[in-house]
Amino acid sequence: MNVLELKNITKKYGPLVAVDDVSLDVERGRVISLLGPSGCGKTTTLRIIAGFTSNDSGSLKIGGKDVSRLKPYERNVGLLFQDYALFPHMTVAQNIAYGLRYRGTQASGIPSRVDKMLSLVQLTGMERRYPRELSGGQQQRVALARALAIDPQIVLLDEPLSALDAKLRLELRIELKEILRSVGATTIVVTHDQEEALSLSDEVVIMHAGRIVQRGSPTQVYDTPADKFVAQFVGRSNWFSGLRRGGSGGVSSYVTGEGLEIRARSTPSEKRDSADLCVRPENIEIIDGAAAKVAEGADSNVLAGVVIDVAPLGADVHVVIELQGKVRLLAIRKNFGRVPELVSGQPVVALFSASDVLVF
Ligand SMILES: Nc1ncnc2c1ncn2[C@@H]1O[C@H](COP(=O)(O)OP(=O)(O)OP(=O)(O)O)[C@@H](O)[C@H]1O
Repeated sequence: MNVLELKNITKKYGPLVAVDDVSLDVERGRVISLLGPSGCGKTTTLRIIAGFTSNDSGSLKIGGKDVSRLKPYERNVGLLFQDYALFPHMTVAQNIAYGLRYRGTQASGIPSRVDKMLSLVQLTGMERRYPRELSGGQQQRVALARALAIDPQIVLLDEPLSALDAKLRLELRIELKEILRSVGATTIVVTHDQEEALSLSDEVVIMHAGRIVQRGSPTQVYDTPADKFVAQFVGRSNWFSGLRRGGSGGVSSYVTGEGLEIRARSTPSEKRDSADLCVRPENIEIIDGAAAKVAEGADSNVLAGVVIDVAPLGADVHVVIELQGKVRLLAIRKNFGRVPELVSGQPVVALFSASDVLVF
């Protein structure tokens, strides 16, 4: 059953179309992220669902009921919004109980519900503290407890972890995921952080200029992006522009303006002579040029180059190589600790399969 149904939602600010004909159904218990560049309409969509912003057209149902005319507090929605901070003059317990009181929950039932929420976010014993007596991570957990306390039909999270430092953010991300799964909360998350969106969610909705351009599992949007925009936006990528020169056995051959030949297995949906070609950095293998005896099969790309930069980033090593003195490629290899280190100026060969080249 769909807990949330958006149909043809549009919101304009003067001539600007902030949300453009967005339709979105969300099943019970799913965690969905809205992802896209700044200004693409993510927050406006979330605010329309919450009831803070009214839509110009389209319909909005929560739990099968049209809620367009209901106030935010009448919508049975749990909110963790940036501009909806904890109440500083209330204790942790009072903050968590706030929504329950507001909704007329029987007073006798409130303490046990608050205890349950405190235990869920692992803050038992802190009920009498004030927000200023808590760390940033603890404050976010109280805010989550407050959002979940009312047993909402849908939970809306706006940049839930953005105020935290990188390490805490990662820890709390895992905790947040576990909590949302354990209570089976149907959730919509807006975040700028791609990794956060991809790791938290069952599905990702990619928005561009007010519209939904792709919806799919994190793996789908990364491995089979619907268009060039999604391919460029999600993850890192290297790009070539080429003219099709023929091909055989399901492999097309393209020649770039720099004279590089790139082979690709997939073909653009419309038959065109020119195409944009994308290869992900982790699919590029780098081999020491001096030692390279690479057999160039019809199914592979073997391109000679020179290392320009090597950045060891802990688990991964980012290597930039230059091909033909013009085109730069980023390759990401795992740091296994035993591969010989690459150095700037070293001649190398970049190797990637034709089936790893996306064609647009
Ligand atoms: N109250 C408002 N008045 C006028 N324009 C607005 C208003 N709110 C949002 N907009 C505009 O609508 C567009 C979508 O904004 P929105 O905040 O939804 O984008 P976003 O994808 O959440 O961006 P960000 O990632 O930067 O938060 C933007 O161009 C923004 O400037």
